[in-house]
This record gives sequence, C-alpha cells and structure tokens, in this order.
Amino acid sequence: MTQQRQIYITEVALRDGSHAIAHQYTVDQVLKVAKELNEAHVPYIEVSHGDGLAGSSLQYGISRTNEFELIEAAVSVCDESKVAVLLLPGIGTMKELKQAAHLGAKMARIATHVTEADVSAQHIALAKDLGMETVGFLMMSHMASVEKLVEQAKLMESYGADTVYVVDSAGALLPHEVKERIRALRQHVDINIGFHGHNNLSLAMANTLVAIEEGATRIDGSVRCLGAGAGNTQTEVLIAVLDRLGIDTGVDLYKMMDLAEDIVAPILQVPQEINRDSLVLGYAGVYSSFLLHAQRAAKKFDIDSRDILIELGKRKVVGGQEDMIVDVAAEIAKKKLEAVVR
Ligand SMILES: CC[C@H](O)CC(=O)C(=O)O
Ligand SMILES: [Mn+2]
Repeated sequence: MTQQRQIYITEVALRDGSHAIAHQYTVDQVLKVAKELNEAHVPYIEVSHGDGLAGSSLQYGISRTNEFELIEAAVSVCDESKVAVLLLPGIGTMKELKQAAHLGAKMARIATHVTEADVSAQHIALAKDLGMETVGFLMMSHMASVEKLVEQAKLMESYGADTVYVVDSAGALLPHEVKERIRALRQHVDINIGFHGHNNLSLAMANTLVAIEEGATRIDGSVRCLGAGAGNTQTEVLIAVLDRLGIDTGVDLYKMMDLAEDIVAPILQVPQEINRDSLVLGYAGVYSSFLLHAQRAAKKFDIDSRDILIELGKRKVVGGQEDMIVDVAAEIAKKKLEAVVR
C-alpha cells in the first residue's frame, strides 16, 4: 500500500523522456529504471510513447519497442509504485486504455489541449470503470486565461477525474502565472491539483515550488531531467529541495541520485541542458515535444531551428499539428532562397 505523503510524485522519464530519445526505449532500460524507482518508493511511474498510448507513428515518431511490452516490463518490477499511462484522445483509443489496464497500469492520465477538455469525457469515464486512478491533464496551460483553465478543469472534474493538472508543456509559464492558475483551481475545484513543468526557461523548480505553495499535491518530475525540451522538474533535485523544506514525498533521495547518475545518464546521448533551441521553446511558447522534429526539419532545409520554433509559436501550433513543422520549415527555406535570388 502506498503510504500517506504530502506530495505525490509521478516520475515521467519513461514517457516524457521518450521524446528526448526519439522513442528508443528498450525493455532492458525500462526494467532497470522502473525497478530503481520502485525501490526508491516513487508512487507513480508513467510509461508510454512520448505522445501517449498509440503515439508510435510517422507523425509523432516510431517507437523502437512496442509500448505494451514496456508497460508490462515496468509492472513486472513494481510491487509498490503504480504504473501510469498517458492517453491523448484521438491518438490513443479506448482499446489501448483497456489493454494498458489489463497489463496492470493503475493510473490513466487523459491529456487534452487546455481548451479541449470536452474530448476527455469518455476516456475519463472508461478509466474510472476500469478501476484506474484518473487524471485530467490540461496541456499548453499557458495558452488559456485563468478563467478558461478553471472552466476546463471543472469539466474534467465533472467527468470523474480524481486530479487535474496544470501542464506547462512549453515551459513558458512564469512563476506568477503558475501561482494564479493553481490558486484559481484550488478555489474552484474539489479534486487534487497537479503541476507538470518543463525547464526551458530554467523555471521548472521555481514553478513547482509555487504550485506546491498554492496547494498542488501531485507533482511531475523527470530524473536527470529526462523529458522533452530541456526536461521537466528534475526529480532527484526536487526530492532534495522538498526534504530541505520539510515536505514529505516518501521518496529515497540517495536511491534517486544513484538512479540518475548510474542508469539514466548513460541512456542520454547528450546531457539534458538548456540550449538555444530548448530556450526558444519556452521563450516562444512552443510544445517541448516539437524540439527534435524542428531540429530535423532545420537540418533538412538548412535553416536555423530557432526560426522554425519562433514561427510555430507565432502561429500557436499545438500538439497534433506536427506536420506544420515541416510546412513552416519549407516556407522559411523558400523565403531564404528567394532573398538570395533577388
Ligand atoms: C505530446 C504529449 C505531451 O508530451 C504531454 C506532456 O508531457 C506535456 O504536454 O508536457
Ligand atoms: Mn511534458
């Protein structure tokens, strides 16, 4: 049984981190990481394609390993931690959610764009029917007003979600914006509130602490920052900081440090850091999962990836519109060529 804690951490490296490694997780890597997370008493471990169940596709990136094998592997080494899955309605379907539950996933996180909570009703209801703990995950939360966010969170609550998350997908939110969002949710919904940050502006930790101060009790982190863009709030650092603040997460700090250094660091081809591209994600308010797609397109068209990201931000392109990345790159390359010919 999971012990009572003040803050419940969901470790997302095995899902959000999938973006950073182009969805190349192996069963062996997942077994090793999940086993250590379980031994460190992390309450929830999310495992899926980066774009959620059934994300493996040309549009989002083909997984090296079938995600159900990865989920099964994680479940097989967890006698304490619960395995969570992410599902974006329209990418994942009822069928995949049932299969994940059948394999032992105990939490379903149903993710929608921040203004589209209404598409989550059926999936939240199914997850509840399957006996799963259910989270409504409002992505790109910086793109909606506080009032809109509250309205959408209330919808998820009405569908039966146990928790609703403010998701800073672009790592674009500033601390005062996190504060007003979490505060408003606390005033208007009666379910748990969570926060999922990205570190593109180096604010993931500050934003997470503000969220906790305002009453969020469900927090996401990625060990060694293994998440999309510059990664998420770094789990092992968060555990240490919360411990210093006297806030109980129930997670073993030394085990998390060892996992980060001995097992997760070698998975990374390059260390996770804030570089010019991830910085632009936060600056321009672009989906962190667009990073590798934009870098590939920049290479293909021989242009600056920052120009692509800035343009995507201006156009307010959101998840599911990954094909726009190549369109935008082609347009920029065409303009560049025209300028040379003129
Ligand atoms: C594409 C799904 C996305 O990676 C979910 C998430 O973690 C986020 O929006 O930050
Ligand atoms: Mn994320």
